[in-house]
Amino acid sequence: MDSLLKIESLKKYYGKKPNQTKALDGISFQVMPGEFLGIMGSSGSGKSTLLNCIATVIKPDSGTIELQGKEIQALKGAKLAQYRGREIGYLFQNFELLDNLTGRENIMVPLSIHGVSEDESRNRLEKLSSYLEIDNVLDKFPSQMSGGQRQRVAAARALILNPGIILADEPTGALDSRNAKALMEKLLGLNRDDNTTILMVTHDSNAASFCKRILFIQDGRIFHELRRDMERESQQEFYERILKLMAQMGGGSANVL
Ligand SMILES: Nc1ncnc2c1ncn2[C@@H]1O[C@H](COP(=O)(O)OP(=O)(O)OP(=O)(O)O)[C@@H](O)[C@H]1O
Repeated sequence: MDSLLKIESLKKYYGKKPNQTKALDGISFQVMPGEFLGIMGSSGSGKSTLLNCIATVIKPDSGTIELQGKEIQALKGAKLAQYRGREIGYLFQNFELLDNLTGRENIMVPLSIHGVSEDESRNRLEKLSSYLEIDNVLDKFPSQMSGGQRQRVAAARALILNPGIILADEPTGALDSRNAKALMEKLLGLNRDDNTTILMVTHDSNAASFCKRILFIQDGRIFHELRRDMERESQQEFYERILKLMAQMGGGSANVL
């Protein structure tokens, strides 16, 4: 099977020698269609830089990023806008909803930007809002929603255009453990039932245990990979393996969390 996303020898250094930071120091990996891939690593290890390079917010110094075989750094104009807006869906820690728009309007923002008719996406909105259990907050403003509801509205907005891949940056970071678990269960369901591909950066080992595979980054390099044996390993067992690896990494979980 061909990969959906292929990252090859990605490098991004900040500053000049001798005070240079090697935020990404030769990262290579692939994301297969339908994967749920986690990225973990201590603070400053390069996770956000990596996501920002994929999102085309940061330009890497060298290396390539291909989505479905197309080098994204070569994209310009309408093709770049299409990539940023339609091929990738973003889910951030702090929801990033617009305060003066209702839940429904927030979810519809990408549709109006990309000129998709409301009719065309009405079915998808209905399906997503029922699946994400946000029907009853569609007409509320973000300030009138709970944190969990805001994040599920943000998830609907990320998914409304049916992007090829969801980039999630600490999606559970601002949620309590109950809401975090509820969100992860929804993301897992979308991955399992709709084959939605998810690339998620997280500090949270509970959230990471929902992934099928986790890459561990340190000093801008991948230094370990954990793959869940979906046939034989329960999520709890995978979670315990994640904790064990973090403890072995030295400094225990404090180093990663
Ligand atoms: N604009 C910048 N200028 C200089 N150094 C930077 C810049 N952005 C990031 N860095 C450095 O690059 C390294 C990687 O940063 P990055 O934000 O990717 O880490 P991270 O793993 O996402 O961290 P965290 O988990 O704390 O968000 C860090 O050492 C950081 O200080």
